Formats: sequence, C-alpha cells, structure tokens
Amino acid sequence: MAITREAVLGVLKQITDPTGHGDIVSAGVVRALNVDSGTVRFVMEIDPARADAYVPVREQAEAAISALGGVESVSVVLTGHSNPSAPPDLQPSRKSEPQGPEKIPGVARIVAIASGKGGVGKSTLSANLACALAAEGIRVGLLDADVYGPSQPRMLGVSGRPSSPDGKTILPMRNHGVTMMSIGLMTNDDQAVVWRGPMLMRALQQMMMQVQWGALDVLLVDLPPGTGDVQMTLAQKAHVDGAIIVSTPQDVALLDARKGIDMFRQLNVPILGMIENMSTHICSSCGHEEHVFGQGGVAHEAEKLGVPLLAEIPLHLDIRVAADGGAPIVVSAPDSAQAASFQEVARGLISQGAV
Ligand SMILES: Nc1ncnc2c1ncn2[C@@H]1O[C@H](COP(=O)(O)OP(=O)(O)OP(=O)(O)O)[C@@H](O)[C@H]1O
Repeated sequence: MAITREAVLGVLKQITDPTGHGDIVSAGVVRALNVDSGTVRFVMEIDPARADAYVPVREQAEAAISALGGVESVSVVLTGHSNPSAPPDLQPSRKSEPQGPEKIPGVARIVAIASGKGGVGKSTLSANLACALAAEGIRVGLLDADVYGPSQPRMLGVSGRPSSPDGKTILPMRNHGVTMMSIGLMTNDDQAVVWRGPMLMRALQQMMMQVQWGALDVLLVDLPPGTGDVQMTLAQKAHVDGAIIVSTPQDVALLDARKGIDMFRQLNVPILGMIENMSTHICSSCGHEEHVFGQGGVAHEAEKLGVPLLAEIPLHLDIRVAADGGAPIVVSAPDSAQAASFQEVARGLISQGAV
C-alpha cells in the first residue's frame, strides 16, 4: 500500500515539540514535506539555539515514519531559522536594515561561477580556480551554493559539520588554502533536500552573512545550474562584482549559457568571461585528441556575445579523478598540462584586477 502524506502528517502530529508548542506539525517545525512512492522527506526548521533538543525529536520522527507500512526511506533535515519571537524593532531613530545589495564583511570581491546547464564542470572549475588563486597568494573563499548537488566538500576534501561557537556565526572550513562553506555541510550525507524558495534564500543569506569568512580578496560562489532563485537572491542581497559562465561546446549547453549571460546582464553583474570546459578529449593512455562535444563553440558564442573567452579546458581523466578525490588537479599535479589551463584563468583574473 502506498504511503500518503496524510498518514505521515498523522504520525508527526503525535510527536511533541520540545519548545512546548504542542506537536511538531502545529508548532510549524515541519516544512517541505514530500512523499513520493515510498520515500518521505522533509525539513525541520528550528531555532539553531535549540538544535540539541531537536536531535532526538528527529530520530523519533524518522523511527515513527519508518514503522509505517509502505515506507522505504525517510530523510529529515534540520535547518536553522532566525528567532521568530524576537521583538520587532520599531525605534524610529535606528537605521532600517538595508534591502539592496550588501557587502559581506571582510570580503573585497564576489565572483559568481555559473552555468546554464548541469554537469558542465562548474564545480570542477570553481574548486580548481579557488586552489589556483590560493597558490598565487590570493586570499580566497569558496561558497558552494549549489543546493541541488553540493559537490565542494568532496572536491576540496572537506567533511564534518562546521561549528557555531555562539549559535549565531558559523565557522567556515579550510583546505588547500581555500576558506570554504557548503550547503552540503549543513545537511546530512546522501540526503536529498527539498528546498523551498524562502528557505533557500535564508540558507544562502546565512552562508553569506553569518559565516565568518575573515579577510578575503575574493569569494567565489559556485551557483546551481540555470537561472533560478539562488542566482537572483545572490545578486539582490550581495554586491556581485562579476560572473564567469562555464559551458561545454554543445549547442544545448551554449543556448542555456546565453540565458545565464542575459540574466546577469539584467541584474547588472558584469560578465568576466566564458570558459569552455570539456573542450577537447585527451586520451590518458595515448594522448590522442578528439573534439567530443564539437569544436570552438564557446569561442564563437563568446565573440558573438562580446564577452572574453577565459580558457578552453580539456576533458581529461586526471581532472575528474583529482576533483572527485578531494585534491583538485592544480593541487595534486600543479605542474601538469591539465592544471595549466586553470592556472591561466587564475593569473588572467589577477592581472585584469578582477580578483
Ligand atoms: N575537464 C574535465 N575533465 C574530466 N572530467 C571533468 C572535467 N570537468 C568536469 N569533469 C567531471 O564531470 C563531472 C561533472 O562535473 P561538475 O560536478 O564539476 O559539474 P557541474 O557543472 O558543477 O555540475 P552540477 O551543477 O550538476 O553539480 C564530475 O565528475 C567532474 O569530475
């Protein structure tokens, strides 16, 4: 028998909210419930200061739902919200919160790394570029805002949960000279998270403004693919100094890349350039070169759109193995030909004063 949303809610309504607001459903803690052929997912949006009290509640909810017939898997994610009971600030003498783009404290520049389509290598580029900039002495941060597939913890070899000594600020992680924070570190491994618009925006804002980035020359933001809420929120809430668009030479990737460029232009974010990834395939055993996805597509598109082409990065097994192993190629084999194209992008950005 297929499990229903009502049955899940029925079980959750039996669980008491530890803050004394009745059950966890009526307390408004249960959000984004998704019941789909045996898989139950939801988010428990809680006051971060009470996180400890909710850990057993989450376990209780998971166990109770698992015990229902027809349930194959349950994933529950705890996320923090700002204290909703804080009194509103009505003092007329106080300056109101700025609504427009803000600077992140200590961060000199923000550069967004975007792609129109998923799987084109945006995260691989972001990880390598961050490490290459760090190797050039740039104080660099990397914010992994790819809510649909956060891959920076894996690519930069970072794991564990970031700590929050005061329950307000979040301490970032650091590896290969890069200060990093990922939405993937705020959720449990292998859990698909269903992010709703407002929650997503709050999570992004928390990662930008509550993380103690320290003094950075540049913060790279690895965006989810496409032109959605995260891109909009980033450009509206923070002052973004430039965007880099990653694409493969394939027509469909290029078409989507063009949409990305249009969006950033509308948001008044300067386009620093395009990068062609998986430009050509170089065989790791014989060195033979083949244009798997066509040739020169991004160069042609960049020229048409009047934006610089920053690099053409080959498709090479070593790049994938290094990125998926936690030490990007610019760290694991900095003198290799494969690392060179990423290092060139880093040096190019430094010499044009973009980072
Ligand atoms: N130049 C390359 N050579 C070899 N493998 C690559 C290259 N670029 C990316 N890859 C591999 O392709 C896969 C997808 O890359 P990546 O995760 O960086 O893409 P993405 O655009 O960030 O995807 P998504 O936005 O869907 O997360 C990864 O396994 C990565 O290691």
